[in-house]
Amino acid sequence: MWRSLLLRGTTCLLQVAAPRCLHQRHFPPLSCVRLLTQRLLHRPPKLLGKGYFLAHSGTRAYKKDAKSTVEFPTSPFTITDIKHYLRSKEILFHDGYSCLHIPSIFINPSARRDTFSLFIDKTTGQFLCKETLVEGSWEDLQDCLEVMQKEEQDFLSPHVLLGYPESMEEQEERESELREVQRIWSSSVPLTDVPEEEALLIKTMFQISKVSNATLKKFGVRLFKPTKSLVFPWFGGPDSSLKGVKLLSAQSTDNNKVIYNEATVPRCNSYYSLFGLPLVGRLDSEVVLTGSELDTLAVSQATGLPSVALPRGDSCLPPILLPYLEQFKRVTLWLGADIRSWEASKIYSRKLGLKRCSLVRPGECRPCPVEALAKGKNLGHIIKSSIPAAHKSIVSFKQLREDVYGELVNTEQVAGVKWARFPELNRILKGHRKGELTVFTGPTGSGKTTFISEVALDLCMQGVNTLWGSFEINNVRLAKVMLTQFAMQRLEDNLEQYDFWADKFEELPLYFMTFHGQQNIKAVLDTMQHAVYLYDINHIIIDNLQFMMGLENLSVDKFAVQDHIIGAFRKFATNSSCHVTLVIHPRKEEDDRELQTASIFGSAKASQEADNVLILQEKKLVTCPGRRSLQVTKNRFDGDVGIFPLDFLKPSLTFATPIKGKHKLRKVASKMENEEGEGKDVEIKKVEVTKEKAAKTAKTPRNVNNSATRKESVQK
Ligand SMILES: Nc1ncnc2c1ncn2[C@@H]1O[C@H](COP(=O)(O)OP(=O)(O)OP(=O)(O)O)[C@@H](O)[C@H]1O
Repeated sequence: MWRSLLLRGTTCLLQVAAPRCLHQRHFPPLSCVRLLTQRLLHRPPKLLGKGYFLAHSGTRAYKKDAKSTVEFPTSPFTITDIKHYLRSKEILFHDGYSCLHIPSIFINPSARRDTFSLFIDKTTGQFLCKETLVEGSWEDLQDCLEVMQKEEQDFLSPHVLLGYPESMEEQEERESELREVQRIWSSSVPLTDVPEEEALLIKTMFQISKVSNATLKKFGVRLFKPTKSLVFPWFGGPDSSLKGVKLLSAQSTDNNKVIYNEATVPRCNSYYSLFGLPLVGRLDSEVVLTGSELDTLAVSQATGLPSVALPRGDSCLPPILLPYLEQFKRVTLWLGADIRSWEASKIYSRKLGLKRCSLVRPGECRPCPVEALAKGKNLGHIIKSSIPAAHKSIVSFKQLREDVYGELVNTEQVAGVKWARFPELNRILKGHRKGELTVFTGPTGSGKTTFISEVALDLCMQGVNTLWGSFEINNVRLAKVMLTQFAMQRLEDNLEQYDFWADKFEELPLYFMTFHGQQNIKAVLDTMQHAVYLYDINHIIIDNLQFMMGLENLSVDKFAVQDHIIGAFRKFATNSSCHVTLVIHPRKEEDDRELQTASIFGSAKASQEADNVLILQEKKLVTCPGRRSLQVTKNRFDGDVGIFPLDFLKPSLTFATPIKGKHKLRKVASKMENEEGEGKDVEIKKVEVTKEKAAKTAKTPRNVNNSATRKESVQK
């Protein structure tokens, strides 16, 4: 059911940056495949709304067409439909773990090296020919098959598709990236060629002293001397050419821990390397999937087992990599040593097919592979004792025992990701956890979108894969707010900095649904499900429920409809291990009354289903915007509730907790400039210092001195 649901929502997502079609760099964008096939077939495009075409084809025009609103496809398909279609065309297929395998239609049958080299993702219908690297949607594939049949051909040459070049800009970008890859690769040296003393230092720095030169050589690890970074190559494609590089640097901290930093060329959202893959034999049936290149070195050396590393560790498993893992009957996931990697391995095993997966549970005696090697542990034994991912619906405490222990010893990690900008939220909620439902409300126009945007951005900047469903304001406006919050300044006044911040912003794992206004809940849920599958989304924000439902126009029982939808989101959050934040307007309250949990529009269902209830409180003032506070009225995790004040910084659209004591009413003297010696004129006034004023003061040290002088003089 999970799969059939996913098959539907393919077209309603935008990423903040256009994910580039990596595999088919030498081929046209998929829209061109469709154009070609449609042209050949002389028939009008099916299913194509304006935006659908772009989004469906996967990628390239997003940057320029960020505003495109994409309609939900009208004819969703299931895996049964795909199989039925293939049978109707008399195409043989092999039913794999995550994909169906068919003979590639892009290779002359007489030249096929592998009989079943075209993979169709069972969940999305997306296809990839591993030999030619042509990829596309299920519809693209259908079109190609129709063309072949109509023209009575055995295969389609991928070169025919080359008639549709990339844009100049894309071509230049691709070429400059490739030059950069080559430059880094050629100016780095094999780590094994580095003089022994220097190599030892490097190995110590990266904590890989036990990794042998033979292993480093086998995997082609190099050293980029200018930054003392290790260089891991990405070889791919039919010619196993160098497609990219990952640079890893290491820095030791005071407490003897090592912090690793990595950078990739091309950038991470199009870096699809499975490090170690070229060393896997065609007949290998077992693999250990790790979260880092160093871990793969360790596993390979210690066990001799085939091992590959995911390009972005435990943050995502892009489905485009699944065809490369189809050959394995057994996949052991050993992604790291913390709760986050453990949770990720459980989620990935669903994509890979539960039955063939087993998971290494993190624990004291099971650190990450490279650490296990350094500590002289038996890695083979750890892998053998991994636990099957497929679990029964009924379990005993014996099976839960280790999970419970894990939660007890890792309380900080279990509490979730901490906010960097909202320490008070950490204090009350402890963190942001997967699988929870947060309901957020606040008076109309009080800043709900602005606040929740920053809260979500904060998490996204820490690697929480985020999907926005903004039904009220369009994505361009929302992205503008977020970019301003990201840059923490008014970019309108600093346009020369736009590209700098936009480039950094593009790197965030941030996606937007292209819905706007009233939407069918099923379409929204399908899209969410699809996004979770494609991008391993951990946090979805629905802003806001009333707009999504189009409540104004509802003639039936609004409350019943809302309850049904809230129930569906609750179920989704739990089943998909994805945090859902629902913005819900309050019912109409008297202006001067504070909101409460019961003020949330609708029945009590919202607050009952929610794990967390957050209220943006606004204290109404007649002359200026009222002061805002954030109140947590429900916290299912540990029950702590509370309220804290928020200061709004208009230029950066950010909120901050005021520095302690700053909000207290303070006595200052007026006419301070000439107060000395004129004590009789001194008049005592109450002044509330705003954050903006405080910020200005902080910027001009002279003022600070002045205020100090003032204080002194008042005290005198
Ligand atoms: N604390 C604040 N003080 C003053 N202005 C604010 C504050 N927070 C947000 N704003 C501004 O108020 C406007 C409305 O903000 P926003 O759209 O976030 O409110 P909202 O509560 O989501 O609105 P709605 O009820 O229509 O959904 C924006 O221009 C925003 O910059």
